[in-house]
Amino acid sequence: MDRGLCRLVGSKLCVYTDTSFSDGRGISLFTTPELAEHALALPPFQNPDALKGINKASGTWYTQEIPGKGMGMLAKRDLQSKDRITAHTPALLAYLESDLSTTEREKFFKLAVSQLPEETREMYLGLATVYGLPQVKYQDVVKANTFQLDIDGHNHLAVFPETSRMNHACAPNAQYYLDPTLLTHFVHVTRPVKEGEEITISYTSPLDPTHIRQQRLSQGFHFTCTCTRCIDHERTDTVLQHIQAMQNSLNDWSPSSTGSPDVAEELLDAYRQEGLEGFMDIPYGFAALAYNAANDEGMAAEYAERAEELILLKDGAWAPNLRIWQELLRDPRGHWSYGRRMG
Ligand SMILES: C[S@@+](CC[C@H](N)C(=O)[O-])C[C@H]1O[C@@H](n2cnc3c(N)ncnc32)[C@H](O)[C@@H]1O
Repeated sequence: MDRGLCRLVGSKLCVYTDTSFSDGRGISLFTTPELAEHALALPPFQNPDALKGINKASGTWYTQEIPGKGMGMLAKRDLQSKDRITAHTPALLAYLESDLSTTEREKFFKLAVSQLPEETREMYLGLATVYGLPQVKYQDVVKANTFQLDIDGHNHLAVFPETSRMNHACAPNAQYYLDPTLLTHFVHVTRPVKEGEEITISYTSPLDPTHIRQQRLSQGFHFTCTCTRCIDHERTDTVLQHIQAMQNSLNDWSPSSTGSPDVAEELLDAYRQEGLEGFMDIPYGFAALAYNAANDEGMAAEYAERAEELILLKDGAWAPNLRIWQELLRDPRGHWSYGRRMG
């Protein structure tokens, strides 16, 4: 970290740039001195091997103009579920504040980006914007491409230039998570993808009703989604209501509950038919419990394993809900759900 590049912002926030970070990719942080110190103590700054395999070309994708969507990311070859697509650190990490004026914030974002190595800076400046106004270009890139990354319990806006080329779909074929210890954004495919097919993630919950998804995409990213789930919104919303009803029934542990392995299998089918493979930790979990409640510990373990696998792709290895399925897998018969619906 080149302390010579530190500039004080008021009394609270600083711009820090490390041009040698990750073999010269570089990284800029706009944050408090304390949080910058915390980030500096993380493995990517301390151990040269921590980012092994990260920020490397995976050979799985290329970018291309997609009609009506700007640039997009496409599969370079056929991909299997769980294949890794990208793993990258951010070019810019900025403390999520609302105290600065737009003009002040722009000045510091510009400083942070201009201090990056040329290749990384050019990638940042080539990214999509929402408003297209040159006077707020640096914030505009953040607006169109931001993810949130936690540093010591504080939300930071993070721009990952390569990953930013992934467009949104309400039935995405990829899922992402952020690793706050490695400061890395990981993306994996969640169903088979054909060579030349677009790789997509969801910018909003695909389980929300269509008008809510549309509202979030339009307010957050200024586009109208034209995927089949949005076009066919009446059918989609009816399926979503049915999904909710099945989940309510599986979640009901009273003696009159209609939850059963059959309902769980129907729920799994509904997720698959909607193209929601990347969100199936929920129905896999319900299926694990429903089978265990029917004394079928074999099927319960199979679904608990699938729930675990998907949580790893969707939330990462530290996700608190991983423990729920690990607990069931350790001892299905000793689990609270075992035999619970056997009367
Ligand atoms: C993170 S960028 C994705 C890559 C972008 N298309 C590009 O050219 O770099 C987000 C922007 O892409 C566009 N976009 C993403 N998904 C879209 C979709 N499903 N339909 C239309 N535009 C989309 C919107 O303009 C959005 O603000």
